[in-house]
Amino acid sequence: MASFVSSNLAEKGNGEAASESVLSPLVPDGSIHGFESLHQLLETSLKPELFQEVSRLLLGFNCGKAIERVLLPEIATSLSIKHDFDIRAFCFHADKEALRQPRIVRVGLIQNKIVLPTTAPFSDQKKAIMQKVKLMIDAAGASGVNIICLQEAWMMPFAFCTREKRWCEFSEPFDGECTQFLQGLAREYNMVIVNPILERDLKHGEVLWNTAVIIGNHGNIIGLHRKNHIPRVGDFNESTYYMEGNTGHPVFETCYGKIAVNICYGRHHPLNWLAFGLNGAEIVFNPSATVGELSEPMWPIEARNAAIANSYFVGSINRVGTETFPNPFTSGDGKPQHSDFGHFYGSSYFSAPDASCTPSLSRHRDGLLISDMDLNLCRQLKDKWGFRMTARYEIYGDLLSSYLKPSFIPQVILDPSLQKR
Ligand SMILES: NC(=O)NCCC(=O)O
Repeated sequence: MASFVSSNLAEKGNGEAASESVLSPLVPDGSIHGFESLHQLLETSLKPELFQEVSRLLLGFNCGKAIERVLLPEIATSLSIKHDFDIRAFCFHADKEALRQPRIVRVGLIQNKIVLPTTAPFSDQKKAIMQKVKLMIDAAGASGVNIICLQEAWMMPFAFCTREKRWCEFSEPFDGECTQFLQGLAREYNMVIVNPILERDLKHGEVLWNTAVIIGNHGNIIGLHRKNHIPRVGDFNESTYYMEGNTGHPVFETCYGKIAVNICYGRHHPLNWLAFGLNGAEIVFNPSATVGELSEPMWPIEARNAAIANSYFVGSINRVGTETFPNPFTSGDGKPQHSDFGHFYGSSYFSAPDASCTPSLSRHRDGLLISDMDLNLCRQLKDKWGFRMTARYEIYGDLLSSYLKPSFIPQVILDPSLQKR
C-alpha cells in the first residue's frame, strides 16, 4: 500500500520539516509536530483525493457538499497578520424553503492566550487581555460578525488549579469593567457578545459564579447564565471558587437568533445540552478551558453530538497556551508538584445540526473562527430526522423521577442461569 502519511519528517506547507521524531509526544509549542491542527496535518500529508475523502468522513457534508470557506475583508485579514492571530471563515448552508426566507447569521468564536505572566499585577494582566481581545473583536466587527463568544473566564488566567483564594480578585459584578468594555464594542459593531467571566454577585453576599453575560447588539445586558456543572476532575478545582449555577437553562432571544451558553464542563452532560434545546436554542456556545491530557479525545465528539441530537448549531471554544503560576501545587495523584495546568489546546470549532463541522482552529495560536449559518437548517433537520418527535420524553421523565427517590431500584433482569450458580 502506498505510504500516504509522512512518518517522521512531515513537510509543512512551506517545505520546512515539521518534526524530528514521531516518538516524542506533542512538541513544546503545543502544535502537533509543527502542524496547527489535525486538519492541517491531514491536508498537508495526504494526497488531495484521499484528503477529500478523509475530510468528508471527518467533517461531514453540508447540503451535499464539503463545507465552504468564506473570504473575509482585507481589513480583517490585515489585523490578524499585524497582531499575530489566525482568522478563518466558513459557511453552513440550508436548503431553500418555499415559505421562509433564509435566516443567515454570521457568528464568531475567539480563542486566546493570556498576555502577561501570572506574576504581573492583576489589573495589568486583565488590561493586557482586554487589549488583545479588542483587536480580535475589531477584526470580527470588520468581518460583519453578528454574534461573538469569548472563551471561559476570558479576563483572567485559569488559576483554579492553584486553589489559592487570591485569584478571586479577578471576579467582577456582571455589569463590571469587562462587561462595560464589551458593551462599547457591541454598540460599535452592532454585535451580540457572549461574555464569560468570573462573576461576583454583589446583591447576594458577594457569592462567586462562573457566568456568561449576554450583551445585546445595542450594548444592553440581555441576561446571565451561570455554569450548571462544576468539575471535580484533575486540577479543575473550580468548586473551591464558585457555586453551581442557579439560572437554569435560559435561551436568549436576540435580534440575530435564539442563543444559549453551556459553559465548559457542562458539555459532558447530555441533559444540559437537551435542556437548552427544549427551550428553543438555535445556537449554543460552549466557552471552555480544558487541557490536552484530560479531554482532547472528547473535544471533537461531544459538542458535535449535541448539535446533531438537539438540531442546533454549537460553537465550541477552548483557550490556548500553557499558563504558569508562581507557587507550585500538587494534583493529589502522588506525582511531583508542578506550576502549570498543562496545555490548553485551543481547537475551537463549529458544529451544525446536519453533522457537518468546520475544521478547528490552531492547537496553540490565538484565533478568530467565523461561520455563516442559515438557522433554517435547525428546523430542516428536525423535520428530516424527527428527533424531537421520536424522543419519548415521558419514559425518561418517569425514569428520572423514580431514580431521584431513595427507594429507587435499578431495572436489572438477572440471567436465570446466573442465579443457579
Ligand atoms: N473549565 C472546565 O470546566 N474544565 C473542566 C475540564 C473539562 O471539562 O474538560
